Amino acid sequence: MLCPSRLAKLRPLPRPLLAAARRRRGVDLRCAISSSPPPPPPPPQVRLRTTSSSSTGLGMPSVDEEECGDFLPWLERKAGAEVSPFLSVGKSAYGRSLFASKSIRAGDSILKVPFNVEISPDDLLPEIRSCKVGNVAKLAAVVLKEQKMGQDSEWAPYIRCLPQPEEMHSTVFWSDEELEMIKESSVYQRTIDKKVGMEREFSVLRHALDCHLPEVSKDMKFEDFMHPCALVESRAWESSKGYSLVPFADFLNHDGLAKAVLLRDEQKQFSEVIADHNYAPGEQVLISYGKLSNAVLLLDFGFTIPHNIYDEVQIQFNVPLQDPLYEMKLYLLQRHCLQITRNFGISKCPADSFTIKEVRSAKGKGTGIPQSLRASARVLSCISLEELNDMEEEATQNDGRLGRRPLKNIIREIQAHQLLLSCITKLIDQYKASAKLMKPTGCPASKTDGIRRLMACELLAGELRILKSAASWLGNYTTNL
Ligand SMILES: C[S@@+](CC[C@H](N)C(=O)[O-])C[C@H]1O[C@@H](n2cnc3c(N)ncnc32)[C@H](O)[C@@H]1O
Repeated sequence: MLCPSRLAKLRPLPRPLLAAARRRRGVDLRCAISSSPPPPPPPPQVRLRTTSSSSTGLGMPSVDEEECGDFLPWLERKAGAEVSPFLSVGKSAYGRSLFASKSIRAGDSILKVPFNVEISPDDLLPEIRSCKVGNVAKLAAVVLKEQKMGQDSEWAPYIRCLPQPEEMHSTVFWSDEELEMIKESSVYQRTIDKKVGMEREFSVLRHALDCHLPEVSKDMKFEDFMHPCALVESRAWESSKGYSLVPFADFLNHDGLAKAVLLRDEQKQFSEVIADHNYAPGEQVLISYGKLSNAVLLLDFGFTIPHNIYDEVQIQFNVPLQDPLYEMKLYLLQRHCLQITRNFGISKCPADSFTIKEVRSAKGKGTGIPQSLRASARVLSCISLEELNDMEEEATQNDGRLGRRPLKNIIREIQAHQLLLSCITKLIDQYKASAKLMKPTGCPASKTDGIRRLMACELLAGELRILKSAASWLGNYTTNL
């Protein structure tokens, strides 16, 4: 889901729907941007995959006449105002996109979509709106209703332009075999959990639709519900109404390095985007959906970015059941609010997990490895009650936080970090084994197969990079102590 900045930002759900647009505060963003020189282009290693010169270069993209030719005039009629003098809808390798139809300068307001043309759960019957399902399911129910109405829907010109299920790659659409490719990543379990949640919401909603909108629920299968859910997750913004679809703005694709976001002005009742740099006619205009890792992008939006600087890995690190000090360690860790469970070892389950980010310098500080994880390792490395008591006493005498300082016993400090290192090394081996299995053995079976393989590779490569950076830092730390 996307988070707009109030003025608002695109998450497909933190856990992104598009994060809500930012609200305009005292400073006028346009002035702020236009008074400073345009930012430099992103460094090549983190640029988004470019597709064809027509999608990102100067060559004018073909206007998407087939399904969307009538869309913008229809939207402007409905809005009663011009939505954008600068942008046109076209196609790129990222699906539908917005392109500069003339020169754009940093600071230009490139689109303004009034709230009155947003689609929100307010468009549902109160009996369905009050259903005990989440905001995604509620908005999905609106989309489902409009899809069922076909040409009779007042939103038909918009609904027609939305991607079809076969064009979507969020992992909820992946087969079991495809999911196997990413079983090392937390995305695997999160996909399973998400599908279970969707199924639960489907049955609740279905019951309400059967009662109040039987023409919508007639012959409805779970797959019919997954599609609008995935649409909402990958293109709705947080709003005062829960989540809202912002037609036209939701054709903007993501660049993790872009500064432009969707802004929401609750007072003036419109969403707006302000260009963060100059665009030549024909260039694809991109915004940021947020600082999102490939795990989030894949789960919620169905794409990945090569070398995503926001990548991270979730790991679990628990007290082994066979540890003679199991109860005491568990007690201490829980008492000091460190994440810990009663299971052994590491897993990819997001519950009770630690998030590791890239450690940028093997020699510098280990930023990227959470202090809480190192603290847990220190507790786990203790081999006597006395050591544990000393650690707790030290915490009490200082800021109350357990295991946050290096252990006075250097051997034990090394052992603690070696313990962590051995867990991470084990994960690295598992990732490498998975990556080896995925080596392409020839032409992909289909376009979808090729796309998903590439996404799986980019996800695992990113997470492996993070794990390696952590291992390298831990190796250095233990060597240099
Ligand atoms: C908010 S919509 C953007 C419009 C969309 N391309 C369409 O066809 O309607 C988000 C979706 O666009 C695609 N997308 C956005 N940014 C992308 C990127 N950098 N790389 C690949 N796909 C991207 C993904 O399919 C994502 O779920």
